[in-house]
Amino acid sequence: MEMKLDERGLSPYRNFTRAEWATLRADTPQPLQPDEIARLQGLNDRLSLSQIEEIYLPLSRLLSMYVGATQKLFRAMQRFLGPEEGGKMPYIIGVAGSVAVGKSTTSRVLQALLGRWPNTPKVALVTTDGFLLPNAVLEQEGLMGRKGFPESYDLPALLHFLSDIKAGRRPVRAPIYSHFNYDVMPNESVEVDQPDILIVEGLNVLQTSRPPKDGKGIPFVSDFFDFRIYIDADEAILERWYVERFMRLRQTAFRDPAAYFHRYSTLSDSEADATARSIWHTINLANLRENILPTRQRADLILRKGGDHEVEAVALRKL
Ligand SMILES: Nc1ncnc2c1ncn2[C@@H]1O[C@H](COP(=O)(O)OP(=O)(O)O)[C@@H](O)[C@H]1O
Ligand SMILES: CC(C)(COP(=O)(O)O)[C@@H](O)C(=O)NCCC(=O)O
Repeated sequence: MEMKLDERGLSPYRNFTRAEWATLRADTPQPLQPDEIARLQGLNDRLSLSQIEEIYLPLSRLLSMYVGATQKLFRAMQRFLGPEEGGKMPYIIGVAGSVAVGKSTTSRVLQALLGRWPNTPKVALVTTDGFLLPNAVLEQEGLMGRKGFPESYDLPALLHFLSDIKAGRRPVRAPIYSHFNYDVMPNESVEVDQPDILIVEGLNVLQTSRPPKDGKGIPFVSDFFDFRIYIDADEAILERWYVERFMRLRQTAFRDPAAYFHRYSTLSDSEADATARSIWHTINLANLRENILPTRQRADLILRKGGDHEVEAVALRKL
């Protein structure tokens, strides 16, 4: 994993092999039952118990310590400002990385593990696809082939949402995206009601905003984050995972005539493979190279995955 800033080793990261990282679990117990692990798995069943124990338990221990320290600081500030300053400020964790790298799987594992710590029982999860512009707008603006690119999101709505959460407002609602409909759901939303931790997962969460037209600075999404995670894997591996997931969806969800991509279920295997690779190359790989990978160095923690989805190395930003 090459994360060094320069040849003199002035890297902002401390690098760990999987084995080194695993020892940092200390005596954290494994709190999940096998049926809970099964429920956490995404579309396939490859999430291993060793990955949970060696990668995610140490990470949940670290995050629990960080959250505890932040909660103490917040209480100190409340004491300083006086009794009127009530409210609760959720700790926000951003999870970034390519399409198909495993953001939603990782986020769900973290959600389950972090919810077991006494100081953070309530952990909410929001994905940024809910903040994509509706297909009708994307079509009008010629952006249907740019889904996931910065211009395909309603960035002000996402910033507004995060600002409401950080201000301790309750409840706050986030829009929902449906992969089945390939569109945002106009009349549906998810309620986020003052969680202890909010995990925000998406391609774009570490991106810096486009330069403001009026010269006034607008915040970055990640300004609202207390901790930033980037999940990393080589392009060829990501392409394989994307194609595998596409082929599985074709056998399952896309079979439903109501699915936006129902037509893919009627393609031959080789036609479907070619279609998946074409979408990967023209949209998701282009987006990875242009807009996602360049944000990796803004992460506090980088999880580097190998071809079998196992995290092989971890890099932690030194404070
Ligand atoms: N840790 C993991 N172990 C095994 N399979 C995984 C793991 N993480 C993701 N996957 C699989 O890889 C694919 C992409 O994962 P997903 O979490 O949906 O990615 P993303 O949210 O980044 O698009 C899915 O098919 C999922 O089941
Ligand atoms: C919906 C996505 C943009 C991911 O959005 P995110 O939750 O990361 O904001 C992506 O999964 C997607 O659909 N990309 C468009 C190309 C494709 O169909 O794969």
